[in-house]
Amino acid sequence: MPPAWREDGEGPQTLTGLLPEGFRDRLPPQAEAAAALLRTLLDTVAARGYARVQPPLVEFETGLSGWLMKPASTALLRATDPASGLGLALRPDITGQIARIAATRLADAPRPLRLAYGGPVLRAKGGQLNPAREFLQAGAELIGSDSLAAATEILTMAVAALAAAGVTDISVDLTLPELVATLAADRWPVPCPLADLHAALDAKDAGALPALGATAYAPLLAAAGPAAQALARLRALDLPVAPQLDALESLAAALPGTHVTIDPTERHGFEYHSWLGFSLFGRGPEGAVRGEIGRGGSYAVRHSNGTSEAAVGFSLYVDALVDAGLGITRPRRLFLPHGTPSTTADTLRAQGWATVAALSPTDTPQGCSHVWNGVEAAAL
Ligand SMILES: N[C@@H](Cc1c[nH]c[nH+]1)C(=O)O
Repeated sequence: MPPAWREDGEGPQTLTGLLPEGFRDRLPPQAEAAAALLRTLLDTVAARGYARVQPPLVEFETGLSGWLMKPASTALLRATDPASGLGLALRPDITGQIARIAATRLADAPRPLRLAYGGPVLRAKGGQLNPAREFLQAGAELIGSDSLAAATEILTMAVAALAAAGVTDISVDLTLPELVATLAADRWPVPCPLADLHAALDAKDAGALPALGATAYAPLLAAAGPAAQALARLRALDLPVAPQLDALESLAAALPGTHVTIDPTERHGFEYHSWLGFSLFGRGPEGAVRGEIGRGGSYAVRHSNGTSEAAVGFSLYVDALVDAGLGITRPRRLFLPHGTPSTTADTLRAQGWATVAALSPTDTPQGCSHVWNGVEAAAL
């Protein structure tokens, strides 16, 4: 490897292996696990008619969230385009880009439009629990409807994709991202700014509600829990969202074998979502997947003619699955001793073997599961 040279020609730079905080290399076998899991998740959605699109990693900021009816709040990692001098942003989420595609290049495509995607997203800041700033996102968006049928298709597909990836003990937390704003606008007006009420509820801080003049909201915090119990408590409050509660009940019923909870005021990560939001959790071979594996819900796509279009979708976070030990397979690699004819190697690869050819007579079969003995593949 040639050394890296300083631009002033003074000699090699000091090289370190350091990466910026929140970024990492994936090595074998985790890098292969990530690729395999992405394939499995996208195969599940492809099997249900979702066609893959591939938006760019970088675009103008407006293209990243301007096509969603409500703004997303994620801090953006930015760059300047040396070619044009214009400001660029790295995508923090692919859903906004799908909204752009649906509203522009595929505006005339028949609805409902079913699109799938997989690729990295980047954030300016890591989270408190997880400092990572780069994530591999895989997802699906159904554009043209946010009906119960559409939401059921999306949510059951997300759960099926996780099951196909080997996730066990899958659980779903359902939320109504617009509930608090709906109630504040009508049934339970508050003297404080809506943002303060949201902050108290997001922090599950019932103690802060009296000072905000918002004690009416305390039962919503207390209602959170397993779906049947939460629905009973919410229905007892006689809220003006009976159809949404019925929809949550149907969604829970569409997921037999999945633990479903309802947290009616949860809005964290659901800034652009409308009537429905959901978070997904589960376990891998190395224990519970840390934090959420994925998230989704309903939202609206903005069109340039001023109209909007309902949509529903989900994104899954492949790194969370890899970190929980999913997708790892023991490599089946066949060592070919020095001098093995290349035609033999071709035949073995055609039979499905990954081959590792010795470069010299002293090479050893490191990293291989089998050795070619001239007749057959012998297990190591
Ligand atoms: N992209 C959102 C989830 C989502 C997909 N579609 C709708 N919502 C997220 O990662 O939080």
